Amino acid sequence: MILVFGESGQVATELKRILPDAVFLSRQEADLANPAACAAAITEHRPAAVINAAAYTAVDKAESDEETALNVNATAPGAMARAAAGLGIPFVHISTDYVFAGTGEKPFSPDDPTAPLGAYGRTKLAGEQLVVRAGGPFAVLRTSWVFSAHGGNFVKTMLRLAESRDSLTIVADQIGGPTSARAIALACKVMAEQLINNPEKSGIYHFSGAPDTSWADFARAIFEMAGRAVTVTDIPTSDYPTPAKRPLNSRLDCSALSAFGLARPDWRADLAQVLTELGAIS
Ligand SMILES: NC(=O)C1=CN([C@@H]2O[C@H](COP(=O)(O)OP(=O)(O)OC[C@H]3O[C@@H](n4cnc5c(N)ncnc54)[C@H](OP(=O)(O)O)[C@@H]3O)[C@@H](O)[C@H]2O)C=CC1
Ligand SMILES: Cc1cn([C@H]2C[C@H](O)[C@@H](COP(=O)(O)OP(=O)(O)O[C@H]3O[C@@H](C)C(=O)[C@@H](O)[C@H]3O)O2)c(=O)[nH]c1=O
Ligand SMILES: [Mg+2]
Repeated sequence: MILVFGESGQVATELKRILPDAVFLSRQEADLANPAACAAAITEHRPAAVINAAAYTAVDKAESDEETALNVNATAPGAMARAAAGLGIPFVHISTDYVFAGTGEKPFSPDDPTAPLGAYGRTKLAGEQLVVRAGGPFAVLRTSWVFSAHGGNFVKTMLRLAESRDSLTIVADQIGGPTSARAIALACKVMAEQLINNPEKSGIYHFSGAPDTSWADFARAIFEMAGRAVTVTDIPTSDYPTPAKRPLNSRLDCSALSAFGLARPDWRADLAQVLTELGAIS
């Protein structure tokens, strides 16, 4: 049995579809603000592997609430990973492109230097480090720009704005890979299953949708596929002030994932599937 932390999030919802026999712990059942309780849940359930799909993902809010974000994104995953290590079972943890400063234009490799620009990225990086140091079999899967038919994400924001707007200004100088929650869920499942017999595959891996694009071009693709007449104008990040600073270069070098037989998913195909699921295209 696989134990999953998170039940209602984008990735957790997709994990539910492909892991019908897994046990999913909601915030009510295991609150990551209480790290000891989360570690105890692992010891009690005695699963074959653990996937952590819960996190504090409100990037701007984290700037003024870093203590909560640190507990949820770092202290709890650390305690959970140590509990999993104690049982000798794999711990699969999801992290983010926001651990990088985003300088340059080269895709980041898993061992490139990290330097988060904001509180969310700092807490996610701290979580990665605690998972690595827990001493058991593990995978840290860094992904980016997650979208799905469930929960909050850029695709759903764009569709909502299309109801009331016929033009939008969207940042065009942040470049990254939109990644479907469905593809991430499948990658987590594959990694958890392979790590059970192949703990030597433990490590930090990158996984993002291809091809790399800008938020502005991603928005254009959404409106085009959904048949919405919204004009998108490119703007620089400096024209879209937010509490948290975001990396300009979010390109991730995902080549190491071939160790698990995984390759970058095509976000256009996944976007078509999500828009169909949302009833935005037929
Ligand atoms: N969203 C994105 O664009 C990206 C996400 N990631 C990472 O991917 C992973 C999955 O993200 P995603 O599915 O998008 O996240 P969502 O924001 O969709 O969901 C987050 C989940 O975490 C749960 N959660 C939050 N706080 C707590 C808590 N204190 N105790 C228990 N559960 C809690 C939420 O529960 P509830 O519904 O009860 O609030 C929710 O189920 C995360 O590790 C995230 O950092 C990485 C790159 C990009
Ligand atoms: C709504 C809107 C957004 N934007 C910009 C702001 C931002 O730079 C970009 C995307 O907006 P979001 O609010 O989705 O960005 P954000 O919440 O920062 O998304 C991030 O979430 C965390 C959890 C991650 O780990 C990252 O990989 C990334 O997906 O679009 C515009 O330029 N115009 C707009 O009208
Ligand atoms: Mg449950």
